[in-house]
Amino acid sequence: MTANNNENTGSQYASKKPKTRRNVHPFKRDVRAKKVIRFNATEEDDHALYERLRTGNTATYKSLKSQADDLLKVRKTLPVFQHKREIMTYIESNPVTVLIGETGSGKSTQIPQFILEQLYDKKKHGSIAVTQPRRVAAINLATRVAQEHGSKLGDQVGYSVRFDNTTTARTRLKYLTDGMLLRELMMNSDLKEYSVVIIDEAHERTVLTDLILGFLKSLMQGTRPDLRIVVMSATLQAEKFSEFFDNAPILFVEGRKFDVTQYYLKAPTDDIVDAVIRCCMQINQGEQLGDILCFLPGQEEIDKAVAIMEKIAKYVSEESPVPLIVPYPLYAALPPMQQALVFAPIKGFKRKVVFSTNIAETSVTISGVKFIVDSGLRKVKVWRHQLGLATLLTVPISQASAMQRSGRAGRESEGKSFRLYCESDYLKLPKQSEPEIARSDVTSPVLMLKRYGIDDIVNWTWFENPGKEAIVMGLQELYELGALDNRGKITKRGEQMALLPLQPHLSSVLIKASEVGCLSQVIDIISCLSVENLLLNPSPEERDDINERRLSLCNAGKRYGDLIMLKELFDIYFYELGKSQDANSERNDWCKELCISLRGFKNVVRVRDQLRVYCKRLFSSINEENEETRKIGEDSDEISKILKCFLTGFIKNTAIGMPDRSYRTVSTGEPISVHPSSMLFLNKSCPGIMYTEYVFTTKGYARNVSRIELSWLQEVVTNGTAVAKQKITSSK
Ligand SMILES: Nc1ncnc2c1ncn2[C@@H]1O[C@H](COP(=O)(O)OP(=O)(O)OP(=O)(O)O)[C@@H](O)[C@H]1O
Repeated sequence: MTANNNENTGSQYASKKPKTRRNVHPFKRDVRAKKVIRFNATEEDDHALYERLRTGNTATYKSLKSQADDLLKVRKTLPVFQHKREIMTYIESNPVTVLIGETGSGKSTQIPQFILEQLYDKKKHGSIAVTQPRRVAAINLATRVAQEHGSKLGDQVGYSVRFDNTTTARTRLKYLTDGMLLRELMMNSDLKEYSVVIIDEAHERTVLTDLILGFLKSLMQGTRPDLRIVVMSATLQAEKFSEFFDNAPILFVEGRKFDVTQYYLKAPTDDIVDAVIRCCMQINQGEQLGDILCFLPGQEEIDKAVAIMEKIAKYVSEESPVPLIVPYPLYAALPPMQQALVFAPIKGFKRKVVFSTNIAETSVTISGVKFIVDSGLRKVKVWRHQLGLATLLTVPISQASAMQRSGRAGRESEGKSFRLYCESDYLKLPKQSEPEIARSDVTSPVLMLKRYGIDDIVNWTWFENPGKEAIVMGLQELYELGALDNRGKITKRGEQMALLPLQPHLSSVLIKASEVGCLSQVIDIISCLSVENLLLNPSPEERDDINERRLSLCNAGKRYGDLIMLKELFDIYFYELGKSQDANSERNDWCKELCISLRGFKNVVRVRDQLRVYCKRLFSSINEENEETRKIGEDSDEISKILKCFLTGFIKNTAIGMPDRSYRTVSTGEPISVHPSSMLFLNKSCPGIMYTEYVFTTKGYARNVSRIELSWLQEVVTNGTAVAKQKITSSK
């Protein structure tokens, strides 16, 4: 790249200009009963929405309306808007419609509004659910659509994601994660509230999206033949969706507003963080003002890139007259407030650089982004059925993902996308990512199906059957957790587990805690576990000091490990520091000293509040003990009781101490090491350990580790006890 403002002529990248847009798309009409409709004629604008906005919310009518009026001008230019009437005719006259649109054509923001408008016009009851695979997208879309609609977020338009719900009784258009829709299905099996369900980004093929498709099909064949369904996808492989829904018509909306020019590396790179940073610096020096969105595989690479960028950005802008780079991280584990920062516009002679995982890949518009830097990599969790373990791997993305990533630029003006791989490698990528269900643990989906009353799981209307082996492993796991009885019927415990917003293992821990009387303490620990990166990684220079400080505060944690340490830290944060007049600044200083995320702890408190509400609803009582009894002390009986609750959910995640002080897992006898981030890393005297997470890098590591006594393994009452007993005896 050169310092030339708009043209990229440097030697490192090969440019690939988009071809002139064609009106006829190579998508072929299928002669078997399916209809493929291509749109290319522009239609007159429809003023119905405009009229309705005039009679809408009057509280802050003026400002909301004038903003909506301005946005209406933008909306009218979107390809989807121009074909509104035809699209609506299809949606109205077919139970299921499959709609494909290029990224940025306006699917996610416009189609739901068209349907809403029609519900109002025809005075129909019911609401619209729009599912998203990711919470960031649900929040981003609902916020934007509320503005376009001219209403406050939570009025007619709102969102519902885990632990955060802005919808009210007035909400008619609800953006929600697919997990939340499944939860609603569990509570109200007919989805009575909705007259239309839109499955957005169906091509992502997450386990939950696939499950929803199966549920919707069985609902339509059963109690809800009136339900209208729209399946929206950004890729051309819509045949499968159409076939699944009895050859539903496929609509194809052609075009997007702005072009994105692709650039490829001429030779591959092996240090991806370094390559991303270099590319950003070159954009900063050679391109017009505009923000950059970089895709990196995971949090580790993102934190590293942000740290490097923070160090060099100031220095570079002092040296030469280029915009000051302001780096932001974006990944799922960040607290929502920090994620929201990414979407706020930046003022002055500055360039925002967002380093993101694939959570910003679909349905998300970050206003101001003109440049994409794509590492071509993503992290995936691969479930190993035989071992019952998940491994996190870094793998190349698919062509569809690369297109989605590029599509994040060119949403408000023309954009450029820098792919940090060669074009020849791009051509070798798979067209689509494999469906997640093919490599996932299906324990949670199987529990949902059982809760829904499905007996024959193997032959259910799966959109993609995960295979008999995976299903049997899921059933076995649920039996061991006590969620199913020996005839495969869901138990009362299983019913409760399905209603809690947690993985089955953690749900079973919570239920056990409610039975033995330590629910408050266990809720606090689970809330800490539900927030990723609560304890930040100190820099190598600070590591020893910080570990020393943490250890000095957590007497019980020192002996019993990370779960108990989390509770001790929570008690200090919540009870002790919360009392002072100046609680906020005290908490802030305390978190800094211990390298703990203050935002993370705020999030823990929110999750805890929600979990307490769920628990109050599910278990007739949650002990309203006084504060002192909710705090954890050093009473070993109390601590054992808490850890045994965790053992009911994680009996498979246990390992036994060997004479040479190594550990071998109870389930397979494989060696496993305590992760260096654990309180028990240096403690070599545990008879056994339990861990809530397994990671495999150069070898297998246990994270969130607790000390256990071997006798506990035999004590813990689940259907899996026999298995555990046998293994312990044989390994002794
Ligand atoms: N939060 C936002 N801020 C600014 N503009 C936005 C925002 N959300 C949407 N837009 C505008 O609306 C356009 C259409 O967005 P929409 O999400 O509906 O597209 P889409 O067809 O669903 O694409 P994709 O599947 O790639 O997200 C964007 O290209 C952008 O111009």
